[in-house]
Amino acid sequence: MTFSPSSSDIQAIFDRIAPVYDQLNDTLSFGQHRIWKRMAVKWAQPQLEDTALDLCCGSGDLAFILAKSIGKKGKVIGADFSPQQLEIARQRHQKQGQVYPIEWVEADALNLPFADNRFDCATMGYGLRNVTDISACLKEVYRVLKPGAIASFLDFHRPYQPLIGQFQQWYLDNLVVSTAENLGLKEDYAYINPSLERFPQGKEQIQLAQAVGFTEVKHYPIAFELMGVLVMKKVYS
Ligand SMILES: C/C(=C\Cc1cc(O)c2ccccc2c1O)CCC[C@H](C)CCC[C@H](C)CCCC(C)C
Ligand SMILES: C[S@@+](CC[C@H](N)C(=O)[O-])C[C@H]1O[C@@H](n2cnc3c(N)ncnc32)[C@H](O)[C@@H]1O
Repeated sequence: MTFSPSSSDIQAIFDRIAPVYDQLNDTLSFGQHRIWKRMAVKWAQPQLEDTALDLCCGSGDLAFILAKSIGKKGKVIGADFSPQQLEIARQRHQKQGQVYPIEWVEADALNLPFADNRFDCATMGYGLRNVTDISACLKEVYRVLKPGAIASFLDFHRPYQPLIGQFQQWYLDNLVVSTAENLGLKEDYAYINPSLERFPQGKEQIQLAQAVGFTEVKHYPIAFELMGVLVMKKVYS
């Protein structure tokens, strides 16, 4: 049976796990995911007073990192189609005193409610592997970026080295899923593995980005090649 969850299946997963998502990410990655996210934001090269988009923002981790780089005169939009994830993001923003201007928008990454050429930079953390149409998502991101803007997308992929791939599979099956099972979320976290099976590795991600118009595209494997950052520059309008 082929693995192809619908958009509403995926939205339901992230709605369900929203209350424990941040804590589980910290526990399951020993806090390392914060480093990986900071690397992804750095590669987007946010500047002071930029208008930035964090797509598939979830509970807002990358949006908060972006906001600190762009400052109080900039603007960050965090967009996600999970109402429960956005609720967590809003609560965190309130708890921080809403120091930085971040707007939380419920939106589908495959049909963004933003004008062409709007954003100076964009990030996406662990989102591209979860959308149902990667090319359509890349096309939308290309459309809303200004010429000269950079998008930086962080996600897992199947490592090229078989041993590291076996470690990733073991870690997901034995640590991630069993930890989630204790919280009644076994199926939701078990979804990660098959999502990796259908997700392209770096070389193909580059080709998909070039196919929608990005001309300067690089993919940087990180964390022992367990994941990577796809960095794309929109040169022409
Ligand atoms: C922030 C992280 C994962 C985000 C994430 C992405 C998804 O697609 C999900 C789908 C369904 C449920 C949850 C998620 C989800 O949380 C990375 C940290 C959490 C990871 C689940 C931990 C796994 C990390 C590597 C496989 C192994 C790292 C080992 C290293 C020694 C720390
Ligand atoms: C693994 S979470 C990542 C959250 C956050 N970027 C982070 O790094 O922690 C994936 C997010 O993508 C969102 N998502 C998946 N498909 C989407 C789509 N088509 N449109 C908008 N959001 C989507 C989910 O709701 C979820 O919040």
